[in-house]
Amino acid sequence: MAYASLDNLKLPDRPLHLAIGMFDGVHLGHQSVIEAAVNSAASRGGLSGVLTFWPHPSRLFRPEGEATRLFMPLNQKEASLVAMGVDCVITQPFTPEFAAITAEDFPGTLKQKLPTLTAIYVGENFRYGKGRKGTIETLIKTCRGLGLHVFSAERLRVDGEPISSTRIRACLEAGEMAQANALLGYPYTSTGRVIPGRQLGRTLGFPTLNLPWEPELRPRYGVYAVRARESVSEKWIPGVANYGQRPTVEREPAAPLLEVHLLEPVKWSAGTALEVQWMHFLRPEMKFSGLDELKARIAQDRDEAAAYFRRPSGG
Ligand SMILES: Cc1cc2nc3c(=O)[nH]c(=O)nc-3n(C[C@H](O)[C@H](O)[C@H](O)COP(=O)(O)O)c2cc1C
Ligand SMILES: Nc1ncnc2c1ncn2[C@@H]1O[C@H](COP(=O)(O)OP(=O)(O)OP(=O)(O)O)[C@@H](O)[C@H]1O
Repeated sequence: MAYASLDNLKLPDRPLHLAIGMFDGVHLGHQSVIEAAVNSAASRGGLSGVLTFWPHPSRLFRPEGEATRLFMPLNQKEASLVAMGVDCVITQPFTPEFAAITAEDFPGTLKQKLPTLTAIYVGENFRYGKGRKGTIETLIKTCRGLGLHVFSAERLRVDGEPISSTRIRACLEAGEMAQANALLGYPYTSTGRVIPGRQLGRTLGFPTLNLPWEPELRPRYGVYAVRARESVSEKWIPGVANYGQRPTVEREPAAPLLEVHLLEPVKWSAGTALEVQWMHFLRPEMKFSGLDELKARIAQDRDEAAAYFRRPSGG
């Protein structure tokens, strides 16, 4: 179940185990918080929930252009949470009124809007309330008075540094896809419906499935080894994809597209619901002086992607 706000909710009458946070990307650290809520709810006959927000709080406080850009679209975040076994996902609009709730009042406000609330799940670095004044210590203290349990997950690290959405954003912008995937705990994924291309790829000898992909924060434009599947089926097909604005063939800066050339024949076409996992960065997108040069380079990209998938750890 997905709900668009904390107001006027009608949840099943079972004790609610609620994880709270932005959860952009649902990375390994987020997963440990959410799994704790899901597992406790399951073992105690309760209901698991996630309270998340939209847009990012920094949209309210930072000047236009300097707000945090999210790399996971909201519908994808909701779908990932449901796939993890979360019973209800509440996406609270992050309005000035909501931001004005003080740390002192926040747990009480939650308990009032969610009368079945029994336990709150966060990470040890959780901050909340007006001015982000609330800490895990203040949360535990206030919740004790309200009869609410607080579970605080230890901060997970990779290579000695904490995992965070901020760290993953930096990897995506730099094209460090293998590292982004290690922090996420799963491959960075694009989903959507294939749109018709200009059929130029076919003339080039490299037909592509074109997926519009415009998250607030975009991965580095370039060529990647990817794998794709029709969302309904299970089998992953290896491929090579360009993400960017195609400066060789577009005169004006175009909307970014993920163009996937699969290494095995498929019958998919415009309208197909596609899921694409980004595995490995091969090179930046470039402006070639002509189609022959582009074609030769795509052939090289295809061979490099095929070699990637032949490696014992590839695919
Ligand atoms: C593996 C691969 C690499 C590509 N690299 C570039 C590139 O570096 N620069 C560029 O302008 N276009 C690049 N393209 C995009 C092609 O220009 C585009 O796929 C072609 O124009 C076909 O467009 P269509 O799908 O509209 O027919 C690449 C495409 C693929 C499949
Ligand atoms: N590495 C981690 N280990 C365990 N819990 C975490 C980790 N990172 C975040 N959390 C917890 O997950 C919830 C959501 O956190 P949030 O989305 O603000 O995290 P973040 O990844 O640090 O994001 P950002 O880098 O944008 O600040 C919070 O309760 C937070 O404490």
